[in-house]
Amino acid sequence: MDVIVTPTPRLRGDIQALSSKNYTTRYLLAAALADGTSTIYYPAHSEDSDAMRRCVRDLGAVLEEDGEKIVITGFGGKPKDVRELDVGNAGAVLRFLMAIASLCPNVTFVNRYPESLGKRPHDDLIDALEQMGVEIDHNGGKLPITIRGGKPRSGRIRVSGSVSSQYLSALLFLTPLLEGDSEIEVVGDLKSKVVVGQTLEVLEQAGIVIEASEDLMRYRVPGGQSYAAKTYTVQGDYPGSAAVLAAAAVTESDVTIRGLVENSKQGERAIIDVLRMMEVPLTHHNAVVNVRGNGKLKAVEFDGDTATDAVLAMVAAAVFAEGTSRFYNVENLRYKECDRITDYLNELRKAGADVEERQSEIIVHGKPEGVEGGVEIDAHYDHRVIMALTVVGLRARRPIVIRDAHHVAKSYPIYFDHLRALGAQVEWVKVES
Ligand SMILES: O=C(O)C1=C[C@@H](OP(=O)(O)O)[C@@H](O)[C@H](O)C1
Ligand SMILES: C=C(OP(=O)(O)O)C(=O)O
Repeated sequence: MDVIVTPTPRLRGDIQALSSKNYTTRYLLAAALADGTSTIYYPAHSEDSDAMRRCVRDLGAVLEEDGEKIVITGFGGKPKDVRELDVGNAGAVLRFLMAIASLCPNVTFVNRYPESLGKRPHDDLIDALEQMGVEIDHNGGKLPITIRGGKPRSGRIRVSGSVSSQYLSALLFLTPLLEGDSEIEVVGDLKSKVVVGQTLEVLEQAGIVIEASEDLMRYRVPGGQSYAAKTYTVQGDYPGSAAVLAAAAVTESDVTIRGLVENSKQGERAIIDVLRMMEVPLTHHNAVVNVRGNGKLKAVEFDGDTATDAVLAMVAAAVFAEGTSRFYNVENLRYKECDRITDYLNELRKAGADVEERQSEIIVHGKPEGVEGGVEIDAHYDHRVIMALTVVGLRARRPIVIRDAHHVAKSYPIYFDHLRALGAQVEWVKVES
């Protein structure tokens, strides 16, 4: 399905933030790894969170769901001997479950998105699991991947974090279940470090004890632990909301989003600070954000690694700012659903934006006068590209068509419903090919 985004000068209204994808995947996993029954209130509904639901069920968890909660009876440290898992296009779900699959004798992760997840690298996690005695068949570090585990060894594990934090998070979920103690050392750099804070928070809530160094580069994980069955409540999602907030920032608006707690460990809460730096009028109290955009924005300089999944939305806002913005330390955007530097900037240029790329930077020469639009955009299988290009389309001179916009459902299936509720002219159309 495609979406036509028609320029919309004004947005008004009040929406509830969707539930956090990253907390939902983590709580589902922690609940599945527990002996006993856990409850998760307000879990996210999206392709990625559904992928985690499907896989933990395949691994032996029992899930019952109603409109507000999931009740999960876990399989403890003993997943079922499953032969195949399908994670869809979900990177975090794949990496976390590659680690857990090493408790099983023989599991193959299939390659359902060869043009997206199928191109993403997993070598650093493969290397770490091999240090633990797990045998792995893979296609040059990529899917399909077969894990032949059983009894992974504890002890000293070195893992690189220079491509993704998800490899480290995966090991942090696995190692407490091993017989002996583990010491994990992160070598090289650790990208998206803030997300590891979310992993540690969830593990602590699940009763798992881990000693982490202050810089998050070293961990002591006692073995023989078990995950406790708990009740969890999922907070609102900053990465998805960042796109809606950017849309409000580039239009004349009075937009309220509820359910975004101020003290969240999601790095993408920085969207609030970045929009403030851009002089967008907004308030944030008691988990309610209100943006009263006047269409005027100032350029910013920002370390994008602190808010990885909100950078594309920030860049979309910067397209209309006065001056030149720079988003630095963002190289790992290249290893996401698409190359979120080269591919994304190509689509922005098509729409009329003036952008430049470096290996680890995005530079935006703002155009307060707006961009031309009137083009077809390729989604590159990437929900965040779709959301960000929609923001640009709202302030273009002519409508844009986003091809294959249904991939927005990876994290935010109701994105266009939310925008429509705020008055945006966005419309689904059937593909003619
Ligand atoms: O751990 C997680 O749930 C995630 C970590 C981040 O990935 P990287 O660590 O690869 O940057 C983030 O971009 C992704 O959406 C979710
Ligand atoms: C990169 C993302 O997710 P993942 O790595 O889990 O596929 C994302 O949600 O933007």
